[in-house]
Amino acid sequence: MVYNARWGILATGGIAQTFVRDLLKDTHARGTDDITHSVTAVASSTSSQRASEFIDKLQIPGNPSAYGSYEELVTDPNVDIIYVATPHSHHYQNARLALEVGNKHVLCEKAFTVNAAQARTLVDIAKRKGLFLMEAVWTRYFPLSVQVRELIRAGEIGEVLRVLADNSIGNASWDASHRMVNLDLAGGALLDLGIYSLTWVFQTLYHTLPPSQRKPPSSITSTMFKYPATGADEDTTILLSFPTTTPSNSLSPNRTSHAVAMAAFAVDSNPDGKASGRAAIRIQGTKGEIQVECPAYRPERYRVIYSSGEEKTKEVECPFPANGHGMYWEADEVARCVRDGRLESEGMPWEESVVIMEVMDEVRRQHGLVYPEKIETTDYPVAL
Ligand SMILES: NC(=O)C1=CN([C@@H]2O[C@H](COP(=O)(O)OP(=O)(O)OC[C@H]3O[C@@H](n4cnc5c(N)ncnc54)[C@H](OP(=O)(O)O)[C@@H]3O)[C@@H](O)[C@H]2O)C=CC1
Ligand SMILES: O=C1OC[C@@H](O)[C@H](O)[C@H]1O
Repeated sequence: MVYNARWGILATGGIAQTFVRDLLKDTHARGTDDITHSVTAVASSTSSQRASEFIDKLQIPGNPSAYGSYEELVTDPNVDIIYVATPHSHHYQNARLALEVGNKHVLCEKAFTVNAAQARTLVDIAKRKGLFLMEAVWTRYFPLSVQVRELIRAGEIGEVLRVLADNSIGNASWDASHRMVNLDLAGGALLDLGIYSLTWVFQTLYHTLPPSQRKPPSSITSTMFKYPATGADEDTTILLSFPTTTPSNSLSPNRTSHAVAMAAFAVDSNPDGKASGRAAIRIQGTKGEIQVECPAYRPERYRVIYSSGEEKTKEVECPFPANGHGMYWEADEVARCVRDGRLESEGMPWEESVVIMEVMDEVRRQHGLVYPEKIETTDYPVAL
């Protein structure tokens, strides 16, 4: 039987539009036959008129409800899953509203929360209430990411000893009030862009291990430059050590694998915008290397280069069906989890979201980067 997931969209900004466009794509175009999606309600904190305009602009079928408050959305009985698409600062309060007041399943945009304490609190609530909760790290659900993880697990490039991951966008001319650099909205490169670099580090050096063998990084060091107008981080580079991915074959029992996760506004991973050939991610093993092309958040191609020189380099293209953005794969995963009564997704487990938030907490601690108390707090409800 086909399961229809009924979504409520919380906020009407840029990514909410992109997500809904993907939800409305024909599922069959990507080979999804067991799931359909419908948008049954949209809410804007600005006005119900803004929600109506969003519905009209995207031509959402089925006459969805348009609300002028998030409270009305989360208590709508025709909604199963809330998609939280507000700035980072608001994720904790908004996701908690959906879980606690609305008893709704939640897909919450990245970065999951502002800090690990908030992430742990949300997880505890979801667990206690038997509700699904996931950080919307869409890139993990691309067929490309699934293939790369499988190649690593299968030992295709041997023991992975080093990962270099860069997600830098070449735009540092934000107005001080913009969510990208505004401390009141938990702006900055680390939470906005660095989450993708860390995603690549974690999905290659951590997630590829069986859950019982996953260990948080044994060391975290970092450098940071702050955006002069606001003090948010503009350029952050993190150096991490992990236990090796295949300990049984390890070159030496105490060996560590190293990773560099970079995120910057002012420089660009791909300065002339020509993706082909430009590696955003380099996953280096004892038998070869996997290079994933720019941009780190939405790569379309990767290659496997073998050290022996005997095997020819494999070039792999992973297009986005139906001219989509690629957010539909995570939406399908959420729908399947909800249908099957699973509270978390194997691809982005709660524990891993929390460990990654802990890394970001540590990086911020190293550079005294603190957001306003009202958005760092685990108190609820707090008016933002
Ligand atoms: N997965 C991905 O590829 C991407 C994810 N993102 C993530 O999505 C989230 C939103 O980003 P984006 O859509 O670009 O942001 P926008 O600024 O375009 O939209 C954010 C929306 O949040 C709502 N909002 C509520 N309170 C506030 C407030 N105080 N200030 C600003 N907006 C507020 C508004 O909607 P309303 O008035 O309707 O309530 C606003 O339109 C972020 O967490 C970001 O990291 C962003 C881009 C890409
Ligand atoms: O999630 C994102 O991916 C694309 C980036 O351009 C954007 O800033 C970020 O929020």
